[in-house]
Amino acid sequence: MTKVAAGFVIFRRISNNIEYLLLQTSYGIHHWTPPKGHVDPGESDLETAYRETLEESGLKQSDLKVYDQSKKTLNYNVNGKPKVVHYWLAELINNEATVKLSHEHQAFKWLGLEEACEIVGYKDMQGVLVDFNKILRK
Ligand SMILES: Nc1ncnc2c1ncn2[C@@H]1O[C@H](COP(=O)(O)OP(=O)(O)OP(=O)(O)OP(=O)(O)OC[C@H]2O[C@@H](n3cnc4c(N)ncnc43)[C@H](O)[C@@H]2O)[C@@H](O)[C@H]1O
Repeated sequence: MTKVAAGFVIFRRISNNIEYLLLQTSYGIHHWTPPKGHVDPGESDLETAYRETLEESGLKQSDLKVYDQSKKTLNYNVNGKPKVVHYWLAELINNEATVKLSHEHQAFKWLGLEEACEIVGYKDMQGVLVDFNKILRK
């Protein structure tokens, strides 16, 4: 059965720069990912994205402005099983908000596009970052 997850690619504006939030897992190969997680039964993808973002980064719905029309979907295999991940672009609009990690992550970084692409590693995730960045440059 396909696993479905959802999350937000969160960015902040610092002066004229755009920085993306990435979290490093405290397990496995310690990969870097935007906040996201598995969709629970009865939950919409968007509800999952808000819940997982709060759990994993401490950032609340009211801290974010979500780009409703920006949804991008990744498809890859984990341990031989298909996984689908939905992402929306979201801006951190509360300058006072701070990132608070859960036990699932050991570090976080706010990075420009180039560094963000480097650290996420996977080509399809890099494509999502590049596409979202284009929306912001329009
Ligand atoms: N190895 C591990 N050891 C112990 N506990 C573990 C574990 N993996 C998961 N868990 C547990 O699962 C929980 C996470 O659950 P959730 O929080 O619900 O799920 P998730 O964000 O989707 O996490 P996950 O890290 O599994 O997903 P990703 O697809 O990024 O990553 C899943 C795999 O896919 C790879 N991957 C990520 N993006 C990819 C892409 N674009 N293409 C191909 N592979 C990719 C990653 O490198 C990773 O290997 C954690 O609390 C932890 O307890």
